[in-house]
Amino acid sequence: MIIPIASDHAGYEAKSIVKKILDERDITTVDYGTNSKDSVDYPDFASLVAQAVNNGDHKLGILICGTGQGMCMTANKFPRVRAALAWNEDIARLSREHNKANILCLPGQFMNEEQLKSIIHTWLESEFEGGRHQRRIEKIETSKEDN
Ligand SMILES: O=C(CO)[C@H](O)[C@H](O)[C@H](O)COP(=O)(O)O
Repeated sequence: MIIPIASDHAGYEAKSIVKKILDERDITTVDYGTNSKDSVDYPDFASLVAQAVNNGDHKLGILICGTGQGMCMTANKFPRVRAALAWNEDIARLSREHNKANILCLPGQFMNEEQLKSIIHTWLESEFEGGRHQRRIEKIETSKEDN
């Protein structure tokens, strides 16, 4: 399996840990940056992973910024992306089981290695339950603003 990942400056350190965690699971990462702690704009990096998932190049992706929020907001602009911000195992599990999340967004500044590991393992091992949740995720795609 190959997983594209990206972070901004605030998620840079956590990204290195995430790469190690994925490597230990024999998962190859495609690292879209950023490559240092120099200040950058998170949408520039979120878009690269979101695009790769949106166009079907990759099934799953991982994005990290300080809070995870900006990465998640940007990724969810892409129509076939369901990005979920997860800060504990239950949220991570439910984002797969109920929401079929295809991008995991992590708050790098608020996670230690153990937390990152447990969230990532849980997210990767959880499966979409389908059923009533299938109907709901279809409605996400067709939802639009009333004109
Ligand atoms: O969490 C973030 C966006 O959701 C970013 O990673 C930044 O930490 C946050 O926007 C703060 O930006 P700063 O330039 O590092 O102060």
